Amino acid sequence: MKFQNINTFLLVLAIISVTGLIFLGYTSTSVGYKDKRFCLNLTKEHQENSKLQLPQGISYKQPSVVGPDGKVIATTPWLSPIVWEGTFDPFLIDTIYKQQNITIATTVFALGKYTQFLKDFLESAEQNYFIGFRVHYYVFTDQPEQVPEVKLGEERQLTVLKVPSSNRWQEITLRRMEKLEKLIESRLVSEADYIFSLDVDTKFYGRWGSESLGRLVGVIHPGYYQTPREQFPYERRPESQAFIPHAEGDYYYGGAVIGGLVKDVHEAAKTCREQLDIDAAKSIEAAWQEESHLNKYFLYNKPSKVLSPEYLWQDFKPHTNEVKIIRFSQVIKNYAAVRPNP
Ligand SMILES: CC(=O)N[C@H]1[C@@H](OP(=O)(O)OP(=O)(O)OC[C@H]2O[C@@H](n3ccc(=O)[nH]c3=O)[C@H](O)[C@@H]2O)O[C@H](CO)[C@H](O)[C@@H]1O
Ligand SMILES: [Mn+2]
Repeated sequence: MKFQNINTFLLVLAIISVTGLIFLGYTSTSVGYKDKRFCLNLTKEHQENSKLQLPQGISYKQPSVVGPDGKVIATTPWLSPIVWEGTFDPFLIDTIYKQQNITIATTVFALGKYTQFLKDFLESAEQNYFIGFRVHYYVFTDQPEQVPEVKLGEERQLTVLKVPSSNRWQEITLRRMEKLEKLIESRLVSEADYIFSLDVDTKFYGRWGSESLGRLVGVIHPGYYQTPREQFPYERRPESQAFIPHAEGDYYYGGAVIGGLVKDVHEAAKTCREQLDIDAAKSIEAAWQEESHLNKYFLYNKPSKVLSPEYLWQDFKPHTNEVKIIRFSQVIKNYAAVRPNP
């Protein structure tokens, strides 16, 4: 009887313990599950907002820009959009971005004879570039008196910033990174949300709007979108900080366009400037100056949005089937006549 009582007691105790353990197990797994979901949410958000970094030396297939069927490809293999006509609704996307009340800073450099390109650049931008948005142009020049009077639309303004002249075009173009870095630090952190830095020897021929906005934005150079990457004009000397081995590369990005959130463009410009400085200290100048360093940066820090060659064409280049609309294009220039040196 006594034993029986003890047995019953032990049995009840055992049942209570097992139930308790099951309950604990259940609650802890459910807590664990919730935690995991929480982590999952965090990770997703984190991924969307954070850098898309790739370690060096990873091998993978070169992504295509145009498929074997001749159709354009609208995503990168790391799932960033490649912006082509037909992949977005201009009205819808502008309406969404207009809610955000954003300012788009746009830097452009016009030194020496390149001031002659400002008029067409600005006038065509006023017809096509971020129409209906707050745009602030920052014109860097060595001759402020040469900046033309262009009638700007509502909520659009222009600031002229004087910089020293240079007698080497290579120096002018590569120094843009440092100027961009410093302008962001001194002003743009508080004056803008997004920034684009654009070549001035260009014209807008079609809409360039909020579809181009993203955390970090690059443009596919019109001259190389069907070129095997081993033939890209990347910097190939290992001594340069811009060096990219033949087996690596996604796209050949044009130096004429760099854009994105102020913070992310700052990081890109600062890194390129630092790499340019290291090269300069060793008396090395990359094959295509800051464009080479930008290509290296974009290879290991993937853009979150890639603009198709619609956003960077060349006037002398014949139209092709895949490019349905030319939005921004390099004008034909007589290099010997406009550059300070060969
Ligand atoms: C289409 C494209 O991707 N172009 C790139 C390409 O050649 P580009 O032939 O387009 O270079 P470029 O002569 O247009 O120079 C780039 C920019 O620097 C400025 N500038 C240049 C010279 C001068 O005397 N005054 C002046 O203001 C101006 O803003 C010009 O748009 O390679 C350059 C670096 O080598 C830049 O990366 C360019 O962006
Ligand atoms: Mn140019």
